[in-house]
Amino acid sequence: MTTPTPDARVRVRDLRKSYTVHEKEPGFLGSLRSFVHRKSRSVEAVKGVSFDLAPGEVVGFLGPNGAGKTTTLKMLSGLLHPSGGEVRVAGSEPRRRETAFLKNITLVMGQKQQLIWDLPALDSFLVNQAIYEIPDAQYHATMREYTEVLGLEGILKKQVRKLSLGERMKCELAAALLHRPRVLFLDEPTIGLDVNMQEAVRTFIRDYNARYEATVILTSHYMADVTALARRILVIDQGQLVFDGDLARLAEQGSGGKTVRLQLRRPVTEAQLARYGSGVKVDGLSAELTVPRAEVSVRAARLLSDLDVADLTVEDPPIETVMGELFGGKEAVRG
Ligand SMILES: Nc1ncnc2c1ncn2[C@@H]1O[C@H](COP(=O)(O)OP(=O)(O)OP(=O)(O)O)[C@@H](O)[C@H]1O
Repeated sequence: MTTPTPDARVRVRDLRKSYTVHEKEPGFLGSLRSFVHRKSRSVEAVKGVSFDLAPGEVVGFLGPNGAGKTTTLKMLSGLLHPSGGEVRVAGSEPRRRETAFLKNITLVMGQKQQLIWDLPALDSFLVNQAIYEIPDAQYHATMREYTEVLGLEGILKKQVRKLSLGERMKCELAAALLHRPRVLFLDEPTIGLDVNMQEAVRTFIRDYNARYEATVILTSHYMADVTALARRILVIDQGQLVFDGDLARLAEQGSGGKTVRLQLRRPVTEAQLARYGSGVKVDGLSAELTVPRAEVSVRAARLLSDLDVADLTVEDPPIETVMGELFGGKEAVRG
């Protein structure tokens, strides 16, 4: 049972969504057969999800492919009607798509573009200014701010189709946040971007969150996005929430133990280190290995007394390792 947060900006209770999928056998005969006997089945994509998000909270929404992340975000932004349950976002019911609600939210899907392809991004911005009824003074102030933070100078007047993926994504973000929404649904906002551009997008989201106390739900296959932005993590698997808590606590759920990193003064072999733990990697005078959680202090003490160690650190395993463990063989997240 989720305890209600009195000032929740996003409130989700027992949210459900089933899709009806029509099935057809392959080939012409298959088409003919399905024309006469239409076979369909129901896919339960989201099966009773509940959580509250406070103003200014940033959560990472993780799960393997097909877990129900996009379906949930689409219901929260009012693009899909839930099959059951309750959703309130900034005091509105998303499915009604009321103006007050639309002015409070934004949905950014890294795989879909919202800018008009054949026109310069600036034209799409003006369209958004009109749609969201943004006063001129606020529009110009926001444009100045975003142009500087995102480095949009010189690209706003280029046809969108001629922009690089990174340039386009920066414009997409600026357009999606032009009306200064208080709730951001970000579905893979950094997908396909190079490392520098991913970092630029992260910094922008972090600053926006701090400046406007925006609530952010973020899905990403890049763990660096999640670890840089979110302290709280929601994990969904097969349509159900299987974890809601601290990023640090999620790391502790991994059964694999802790990662011990060593800086050595004299070289050691992998075979020598294998006596102290598993997953040994040696690279010159640096080494790392995994030791069982309960044994960390004993094994660290042994390493320090047996070897010529210059530095030793103990860390939780990378979050992608934990997700891999949580989801077994299923593809969960890429690092
Ligand atoms: N329009 C649709 N019609 C039928 N089934 C759908 C539809 N959209 C999604 N599904 C199914 O619902 C389930 C959840 O899909 P969803 O896209 O929400 O997952 P996801 O967690 O966002 O996955 P990914 O990480 O791969 O984007 C999947 O089994 C998917 O096949």
